[in-house]
Amino acid sequence: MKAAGTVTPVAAEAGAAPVGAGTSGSLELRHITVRYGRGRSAVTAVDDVSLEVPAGRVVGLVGGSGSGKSTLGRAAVGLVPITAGNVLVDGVDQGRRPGRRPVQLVFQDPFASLNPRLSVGASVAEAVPREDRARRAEEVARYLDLVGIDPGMSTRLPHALSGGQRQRVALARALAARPAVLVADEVTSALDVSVQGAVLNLIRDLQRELGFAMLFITHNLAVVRYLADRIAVMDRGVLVEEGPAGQVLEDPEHEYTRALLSGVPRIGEPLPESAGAEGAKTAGAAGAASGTDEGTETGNR
Ligand SMILES: Nc1ncnc2c1ncn2[C@@H]1O[C@H](COP(=O)(O)OP(=O)(O)OP(=O)(O)O)[C@@H](O)[C@H]1O
Repeated sequence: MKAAGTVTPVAAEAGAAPVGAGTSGSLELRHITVRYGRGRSAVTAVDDVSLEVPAGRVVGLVGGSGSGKSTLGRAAVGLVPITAGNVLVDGVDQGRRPGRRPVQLVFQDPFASLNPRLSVGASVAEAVPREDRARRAEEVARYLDLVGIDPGMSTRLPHALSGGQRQRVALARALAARPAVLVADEVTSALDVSVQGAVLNLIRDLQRELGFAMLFITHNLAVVRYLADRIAVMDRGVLVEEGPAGQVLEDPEHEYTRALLSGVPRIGEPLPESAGAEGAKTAGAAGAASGTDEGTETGNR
């Protein structure tokens, strides 16, 4: 049995290229604006946001519901057209049109990342870069193993897995593409509280082991406290604050950040559900999950 969140040192296996080799990169979002719709019904979801995720670092992106976090993440990945601004990966401009980028997104709902008709193994295999296709089966097994899924489960369809297992497979698929940067959008929100901590631990351990840069989107401040080196705060499409995690959490500059942290809603404006007590619960779950046996959830160890 393997402890939850333990990263198998597959990189050290004889003859195998290190998993994640060449995956560390930086993401720079420059003056990004994203508008949905046209004319009077147009919504400016992201308004002139500049944000950097340095190589090997985790930036937590927080903010209330509708503040534009997901839109910014999707813009980074190339899933929504950018109205203005530039996305740079390792200094290379990715252009404004949607399309494939060296940035992978893991969604809140793992079903959104996985084709329901494709087996787990086929889903991961699809993401393996062309140059590694000859060793595809081996790559699939390595990445599944890395996220704590028995490669023997690779013939199963997503619906035959638990929510936590599906999210692990979605993560394996994202990592198998060897992205320079990973964007994780509310990856634990759809999971049962009992497995949220284990998945967070896994993500944290993988990030430390493989060193990829990550934009971690969440409305849960306790989660960013646990994972992020830096924290960026969005309110109504605008980036209101960005800085080292400790500083933003302990000594926030912006009134909105202070409101998020205190859990006190501003007049006429609801706060994200988990800024207060629920956030602390999740942090507890994350902490409690370290080193615990996750065999029941993964069903394979
Ligand atoms: N496809 C879309 N078409 C039109 N408007 C959209 C679309 N997606 C998002 N929006 C709007 O853009 C704004 C930002 O939404 P977005 O989902 O990016 O925020 P969020 O901070 O991720 O919110 P949540 O935490 O609730 O997911 C909201 O006003 C939302 O209604």
